[in-house]
Order: sequence, then structure tokens, then C-alpha cells
Amino acid sequence: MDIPLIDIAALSSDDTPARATVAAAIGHACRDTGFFAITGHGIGPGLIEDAFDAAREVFALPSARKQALAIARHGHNRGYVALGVESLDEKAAPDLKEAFNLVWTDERSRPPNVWPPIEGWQGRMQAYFDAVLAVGRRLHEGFAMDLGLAPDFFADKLDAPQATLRLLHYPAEFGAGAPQGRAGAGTHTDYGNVTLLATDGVGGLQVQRRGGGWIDVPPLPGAFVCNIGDCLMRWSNDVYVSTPHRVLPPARERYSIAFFLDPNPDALVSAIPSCVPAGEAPRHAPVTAGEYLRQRFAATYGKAAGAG
Ligand SMILES: O=C(O)CCC(=O)C(=O)O
Ligand SMILES: [Fe+2]
Repeated sequence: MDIPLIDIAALSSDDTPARATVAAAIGHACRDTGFFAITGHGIGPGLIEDAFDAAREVFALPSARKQALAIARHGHNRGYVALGVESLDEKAAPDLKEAFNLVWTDERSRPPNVWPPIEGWQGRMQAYFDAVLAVGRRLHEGFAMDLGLAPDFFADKLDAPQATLRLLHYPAEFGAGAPQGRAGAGTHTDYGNVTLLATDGVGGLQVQRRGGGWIDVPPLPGAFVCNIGDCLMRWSNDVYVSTPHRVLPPARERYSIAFFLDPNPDALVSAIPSCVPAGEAPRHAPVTAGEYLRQRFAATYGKAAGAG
């Protein structure tokens, strides 16, 4: 299979050889397509279903209510992004999707989230956010072990992360009749360290094959599709690959929930020693994760959307 299915349950155990086996499987996928799917993550189907229900409720709000929650109004990458605002492929026409973003915040160093006025919504989404963040941190223990680092290498670089939970809605009316050249989400790589994606079982996500062509990501109920982003690729001196992917205009209405786990703003992204061959210089200059992501967001949203 092009996108391996990895049971990560042993990562939560204290069985060192079993942890190393999972880490090696993750590492292999990160060097190959940069995409893998995980089971054994410990997030029950009920929590995932609740998150999708909450996503359907927010996108079903009247347009004016959604606009009141817009990122363009609130800034800091929180809130609603309407259809036609964003192009993940910076050179292409806007994506045929709407989105709602929630960010990691301690409500002191960063502003609070924007919450829609829906009964019980905040509790459901925060529970999902916390659960998926824990899994994302656990995956980093696997990356660290695979890269010859202490398992907790990333822990203090992810304790105030630039993490974003992004509810996505691709409306049905664009399926077969999508305007020429318009995608659900244009071809792009993700910016941060790792993305954990839950889908509702409607296809459309495709991953670029290195030799050319596209791999259809099959519906994987209960699993998360994970992929490496540009920041971790840079950290690994390009040993891990951040692979371009896209979402076709779906034939049916489609919902997905992406969780982007990106490091603390002040974390220094500097080539991991085991990834730099002896006698060679690192491929990229060190940069803070905050500065790196600022540059990437500016390119996608432009100033008008007030992202970042
Ligand atoms: O909706 C999806 O399946 C993927 C979305 C995606 O790749 C992204 O938002 O970065
Ligand atoms: Fe993506």
C-alpha cells in the first residue's frame, strides 16, 4: 500500500523494543511518501463523530452569522473562512471550500478562540482538540526515536504549540460541475510539523506520487491520515518529505477535520544532527518556527484575511 497503516498503540507503552518498531515504521513512511495512516491512537469513534456533528452545525449557520466569526474580523488565524477566500495553491483560483479554525491558546500569551453561539459546541470541539493534540505529541516521540534523538526531544518545543484545528466543508454543488481549474483544495504541502486528518468517508484527497500521478487516499474509518509538513522536513534536513496533496471537487458534500501541529513560536528549527551527512553543511539556515510559519501564511492568505 502506498500509504501504510500503522498501529501506534505501542507508542503509549513502556515496551522499548515495541516503541522502536513503531518509530521505525513511522520513520520509513516519513522518508518515503511522507504520508501514513494511524490506528491504535486511542481516540474513540464517539469523539470523532461529535466533532463532525459540530462541524456540520457551524457550517449550517446562516452566512451572516458565519461572517461575524470571520478570520478577517478576528485575526490570529481563528474563526471562519468563507468559500472563495483561500487558495492553497497560490497560483490557482480560490478553493471550493469553507473552513473554521480553532487554535491552541493559553488565553494569556495568545488571544482566545472565536466560538460559534451553538449550545455545547465549545466543549465538544475542545475535547477533540485536546485528544488529537496528545496523539500529535505522541507521534513526535516516534519521530524523535527514529531520528536518533531522546524520545522527549520535541516535548518542550510543543508545549505552547502553533496548533490549529481546521474544520473543512466542501459543498456538494461543485462536484461534477466544478468551474474549470477549481479544486476542493489546490495542490499544496502543509507548513508545519505534522497534520492529522479525519475524513467523513467521502473520497477526494489525493497525494502526489514521486514518480508522477496521484494516489487516492481511501476512506479509513476510525484512522487518522497523517502527513509531514515543511517545517519538520526542514528540521530533518529534508530527510523526511512533505508531499504535495490536493482535494478534488467532491462529487458529494464532504467534511474533513485537519489538525496541524506546528512547534512553539520560539522553537529553533535547526537541522537534526543525525540527518546531516558527515562533512556536509545543513541544507537550510536555522529559523524560529514562528518566523517560518509567518512567511508561509502570508503567502496563502495575503494580508486581507488577517491570518497569523
Ligand atoms: O480535506 C482534506 O482532506 C485535506 C485538506 C488539506 O490538505 C489541508 O487543509 O491542508
Ligand atoms: Fe494539506
